[in-house]
Amino acid sequence: MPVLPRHALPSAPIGAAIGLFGGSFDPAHEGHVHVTQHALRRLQLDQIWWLVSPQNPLKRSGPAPLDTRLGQARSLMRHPRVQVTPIEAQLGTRYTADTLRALLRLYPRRRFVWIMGADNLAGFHRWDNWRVIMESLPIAVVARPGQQLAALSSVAARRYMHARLPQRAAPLLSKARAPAWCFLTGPMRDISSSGLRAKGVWQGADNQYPDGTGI
Ligand SMILES: Nc1ncnc2c1ncn2[C@@H]1O[C@H](COP(=O)(O)OP(=O)(O)OP(=O)(O)O)[C@@H](O)[C@H]1O
Ligand SMILES: O=C(O)c1ccc[n+]([C@@H]2O[C@H](COP(=O)([O-])O)[C@@H](O)[C@H]2O)c1
Repeated sequence: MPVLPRHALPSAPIGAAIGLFGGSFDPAHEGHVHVTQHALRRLQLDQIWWLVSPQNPLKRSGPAPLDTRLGQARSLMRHPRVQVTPIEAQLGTRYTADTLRALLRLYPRRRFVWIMGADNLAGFHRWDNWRVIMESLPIAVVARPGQQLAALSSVAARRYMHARLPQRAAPLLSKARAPAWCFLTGPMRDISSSGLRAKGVWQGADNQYPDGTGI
């Protein structure tokens, strides 16, 4: 996997609260947009960076090419405070723990929050160094249809039950000392990339939604 140049890494002022939203985005969809808007508002973040991952280390099949996914994600997610980035390709990292270690070193005195959907919390204990991640930065988990029980009874949720903040503390999450996490409920979007791929509306290489959006 090629390492992209680092000169175009995003910039953020000292003290900024930045949400990191990692994903395959194969393709990006309204669920991702919803999570992003919800997290921006509820967590009172200055920015959110989408980390379009070169390859999820737990997924066997390869996604569509990174450039293809980046282009489609950028055409969908347009917001002045959101940047869609290939940061992991720029850093040469694949595991989230490695990515976060690099970002925390490259961007001192910023406040990072990891953002993920409830399905990711359910399987979080399978991620490389997941406890290190939990202890490195606050985490916001956004509700996803049908995933609440699996998420809240997961190994990670039980192990870090003591570090769960109530939803009313969400605006303070970025200032909290890790481990700290918050489960954000509210309106949900029942949509997934795999569902879109199964419907055949995303083939990666000739990527087009039926309405013509895409790249
Ligand atoms: N509809 C949704 N509601 C809440 N979170 C979501 C939703 N869709 C995706 N996410 C979250 O976005 C992040 C990136 O997800 P990803 O790009 O794998 O999309 P996906 O729809 O889950 O894909 P797939 O169906 O292929 O697993 C993950 O943290 C995932 O939990
Ligand atoms: O580091 C790991 O072991 C790890 C295992 C599974 C998923 N992740 C990350 O989780 C994020 C969501 O992945 P995905 O494929 O569900 O969109 C993305 O940033 C992946 O790199 C990370």
